[in-house]
Amino acid sequence: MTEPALEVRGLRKSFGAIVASDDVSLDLRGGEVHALIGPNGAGKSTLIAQIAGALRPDAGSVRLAGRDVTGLGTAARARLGLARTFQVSALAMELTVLQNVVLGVAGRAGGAWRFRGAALRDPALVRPAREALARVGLTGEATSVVADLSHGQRRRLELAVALALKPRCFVMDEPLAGLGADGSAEMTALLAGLKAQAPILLVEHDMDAVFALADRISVLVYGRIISTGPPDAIRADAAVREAYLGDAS
Ligand SMILES: Nc1ncnc2c1ncn2[C@@H]1O[C@H](COP(=O)(O)OP(=O)(O)OP(=O)(O)O)[C@@H](O)[C@H]1O
Repeated sequence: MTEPALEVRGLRKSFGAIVASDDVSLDLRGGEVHALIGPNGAGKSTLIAQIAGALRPDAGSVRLAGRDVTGLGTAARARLGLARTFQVSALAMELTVLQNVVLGVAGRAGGAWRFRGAALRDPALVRPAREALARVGLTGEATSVVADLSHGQRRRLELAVALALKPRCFVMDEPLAGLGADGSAEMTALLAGLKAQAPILLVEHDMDAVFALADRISVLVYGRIISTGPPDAIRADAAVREAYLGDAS
C-alpha cells in the first residue's frame, strides 16, 4: 500500500485545563476527501493548525507522504506539498487573476519579488498558472483585476493558486463559508473533481456538502475522534448522533 498523503498520530494539545486535541490519529489517503466534523469548540481548528504547522503539538506526530514534518513550520510544510486553503486570503487585490497565480508559483520556486516582470513573462510559470485557472473555471477572468471579482470567484482563484503549486494534499478550512447556494454548489462540484489530483482534508460546517463530498468522515468531540468511517456509517452511528448530528436535527 502507498503511504498516506498525511498521517497524524497521537496528537495532543492543551490550553490550560482544556484538552483541545486528545490523542488524535487520522490519515488522508490518495484520492479521498476526508472530512473532519464536530460541534463548535470540538477542536477542529486546533487540529488543522497543528497539521499545517501553525501550532506546535504537546505530543504526537504529523507525517506528510511518509516524512515526519512535526518539527517543521508552515512554510516548510507548504514547500513539501501541503496546501492549506481558505483560512486567510493572500490574494493581491490590485493585480490580475493570472498575475496572482503566476506570482504564487514564482514565490514557491524561490523567485524574488523584484523579478516580478520576468516572472510574469516566464512560460514555465504562466503555463501551469493558466492550467490551474482553467481547472477552476476562471480562464475568462485571467486579465480581470482581483478587486473586481465576486467572492465566489476569489475563492476559486485561491484554489487555483494552491493547485498551480501541484500540492500532495489539501487542507481546507471551510471552503464554502460565505458562498451562497449557487457558489456552494459550484465549489462542491469543483472539490469533487479535485480530489483525484490531491486528497482533501476538509473542515466544513455545511453538512449537506460534507455528506455529499466525503469518502470518509471523522467526528471530533471534546478533542477526541469518536468515530471515523464512510458517510453512511457515520450517519447511522448512535454515538455520533447523540454527540453531534442529533443536535442539528
Ligand atoms: N489559543 C487558545 N487558547 C486557549 N484556548 C483555546 C485556544 N485555541 C482554542 N482553544 C480552546 O480549545 C477548544 C477547541 O477550539 P477549536 O477552535 O479548535 O474548536 P473548533 O472545533 O475549531 O470550533 P469552531 O467550530 O467553533 O471553529 C475550545 O475549547 C477553545 O476554546
